[in-house]
Order: sequence, then structure tokens, then C-alpha cells
Amino acid sequence: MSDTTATADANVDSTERATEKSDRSADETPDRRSVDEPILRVENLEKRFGGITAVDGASFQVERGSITGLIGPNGAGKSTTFNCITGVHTPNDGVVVFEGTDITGREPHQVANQGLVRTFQIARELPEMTVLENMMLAPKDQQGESLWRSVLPIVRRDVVEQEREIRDRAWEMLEFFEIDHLAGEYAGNLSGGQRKLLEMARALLTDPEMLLLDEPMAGVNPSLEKKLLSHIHELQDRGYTFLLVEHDMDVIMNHCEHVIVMHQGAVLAEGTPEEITANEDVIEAYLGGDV
Ligand SMILES: Nc1ncnc2c1ncn2[C@@H]1O[C@H](COP(=O)(O)OP(=O)(O)OP(=O)(O)O)[C@@H](O)[C@H]1O
Repeated sequence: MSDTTATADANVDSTERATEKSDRSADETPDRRSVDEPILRVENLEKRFGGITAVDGASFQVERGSITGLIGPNGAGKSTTFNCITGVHTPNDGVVVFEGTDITGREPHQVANQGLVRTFQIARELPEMTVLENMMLAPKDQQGESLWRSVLPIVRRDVVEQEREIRDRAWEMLEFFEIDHLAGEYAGNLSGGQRKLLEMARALLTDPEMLLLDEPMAGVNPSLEKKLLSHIHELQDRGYTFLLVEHDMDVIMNHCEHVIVMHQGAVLAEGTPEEITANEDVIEAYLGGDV
């Protein structure tokens, strides 16, 4: 469904990257499921806030390598579901399985280290740090504190080496998203769309398997939206999986292979975009809701 025109080089790179990702999965985690298994399974997820049941028995799966949309009227429980998957909230019930591993209730950094990351809205960024400094914040497995650097030369060498690798990768990501010219700019001075690009660049710095994007197109102008979508498809070609919450139905219809519809905390329907838009329960939920 992508309208991305990848170059021959990018295709070669994509194939290598996809192979590399599946090899790594097999090597690192012997109990991981076959690549045909869904990358993410959510079963009977439940999250209550006092008397409010925000997520009420939601179950769904995300296929490896897909761009899957999670939609639903306001208050359907989409963000809470994201938060339960990524460890921001601990669910009251249910199971989250990523790459064959039960990650239910793990801390956000543990989930990220597992290879599942979400983009954070601008509020989480540090507006008085530069774009590059934002990129350098806390990537996966970053090691070394100043104490260790000073007392152990061998660790120091490792740390220096690792910092250089992180910096190189940060530049690579900034170049990929075409915001490398903004590296020295304060994050607080970026436009809404540029911040979205920075959020995705930061998320990718940890080299995840799967990205959860919360309204990636909100506040993004049409030309930047086209660019962001093209980047998402290129990354999909390289082997990444995407789950995105998005209110823009054009994005859902034209860029997701599979759509999950939540309503009142549970999954109301799933299918292709065409199946979803023809589903009477979905139409009823949206017409009856505040969308
Ligand atoms: N921290 C919280 N404390 C209390 N209630 C909450 C909290 N977070 C979410 N809720 C409630 O849970 C329900 C689901 O909210 P959630 O934000 O997950 O829905 P959503 O589908 O993401 O909505 P939207 O599309 O408007 O962002 C809502 O009724 C909301 O008010």
C-alpha cells in the first residue's frame, strides 16, 4: 500500500536489515516464537482508575512487519492500552506478550530494552536541550558513569567507544529523518512536525523491533505528513513493525494493512481498512460517540 519509491540500495539494505532482525531474535531468545507468530499479543487486558474501567478485556494481536492501526472514539481506551503495553501503567488483569516473552507489568525501560518502544509527546522532550543532546539521552544499554570512567581505564575505553557509536547512530537517524541541519537547535524551537520527526528518530536510536506511535500525524502539515509516512514505510521495508493510534482516517485507510477498533475499553472489530469502514458496529460506535 506504500507509495514509497525505495531505491535499489535501500532495498538491499532492507533485506539485510530484515534478515539481521530475525537472526538476532532467534539468537538472543531461544524461546521466541517463529517469525510467523504475531510479534505482539494482548489478552484480556484490563485497567481501572478508581471507578472507571478504561480498558475492559481488550484482546488483539499485531503481525510482525505490519503497520497496524488502533482506532476508536474518544475515551475508547487506546492510550491506556498503549500505556499498559509499554509499562507506563500496570494492568489490573490480562497479559502482554512481546516476541514470545510475557512483558506484563514490566518497567518502561525494560520493555524498551526488549525491543518495544513508543514515541513520547513533546512534553517528554527537554526543550532547553539541543536536538542532538535529546538524541543522546539514555539509549538502550548505554553504560558507564563518571566514577567508572575515572577508575577503570578499560571500562573508560568501552564507554568512549560506546558514546561514539551512539553519536554516530544519532547522526544517522537525524540524517534519515532529514533533520540533521537542526542538530544544534533547541528542541523547544522546533515546529510540531519537526518534533514528531525527532520523536521517531529518538525512538529508533534504541534499535527496537516494534514502534508504538501515538497520533504521529497530529499537528503535522501535509508535506511533512507525506514525508513521515514515507519514512514509516521505508522502516517497515527494513523489518520494523508499527502500531499506531491515529484519528486521521485517511492515514488509517491508506497506510495500515490491519485496523483494530476499540470501543468502551474492548476490541469492537478488526480487519482491513475496507472491512472496518463497512462494519456496521464500527459505524454505530463512531456515530454514537464523540469523534
Ligand atoms: N490516569 C487516569 N485516571 C483516570 N481516568 C483515566 C486516566 N487515564 C484515562 N482515563 C479514562 O479512561 C478512559 C479511556 O481513556 P484513554 O485516554 O485511554 O482513551 P483514548 O481512546 O486514548 O481517548 P482519546 O482518543 O480521546 O485520546 C477515559 O474515560 C479516560 O477519562
